[in-house]
Amino acid sequence: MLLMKDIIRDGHPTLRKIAKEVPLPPDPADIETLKSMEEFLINSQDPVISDKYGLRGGVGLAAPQINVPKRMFVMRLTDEKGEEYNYSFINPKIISHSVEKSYLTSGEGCLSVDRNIPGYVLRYARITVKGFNEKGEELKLRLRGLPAIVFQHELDHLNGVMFYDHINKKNPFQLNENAIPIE
Ligand SMILES: OCN(O)CCCc1ccccc1
Ligand code: NI
Repeated sequence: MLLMKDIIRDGHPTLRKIAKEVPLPPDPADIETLKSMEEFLINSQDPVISDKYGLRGGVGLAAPQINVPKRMFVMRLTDEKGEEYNYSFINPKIISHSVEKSYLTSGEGCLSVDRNIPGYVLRYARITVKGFNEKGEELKLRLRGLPAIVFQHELDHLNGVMFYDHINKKNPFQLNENAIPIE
């Protein structure tokens, strides 16, 4: 099972690389990797297991974070309406997006960043995304709210971008007028 020691931290070169497209259909090793990442998220959200193994809770995990520079990530969360977003994405893409932006009022964090970095991370409020799941089936989703934020945070990892790259250095809490706050 994946542990925190398997997650590379800020400063490791792989976090700044462009991850490579995954050949389809995915080979068994890639499917195995995705399954282990999904299991990590499940464990990290389990009060007993996360405590026993010292896992930081996560709603997403990208392959570069376990030093696998491949274009795949897993997200696992429930939104404010109780809607579940449990997806594994291979070769994910944003195919269209709103002009409007949104942000988490709590700011963002990252399993690969061991310090709090205050500030708002402005992201597209609504996105249409596509990718393939571990069976090689094409997925096309429209996301908004927290799922849209998490998708963009994970996609950034595939392009060597960290959440704090988006924070305004001079005024970390700067907003443009029509940004939508997400509590
Ligand atoms: O890359 C995922 N990981 O670092 C876990 C944190 C995920 C995450 C946290 C805040 C906002 C969006 C996504
Ligand atoms: Ni992250």
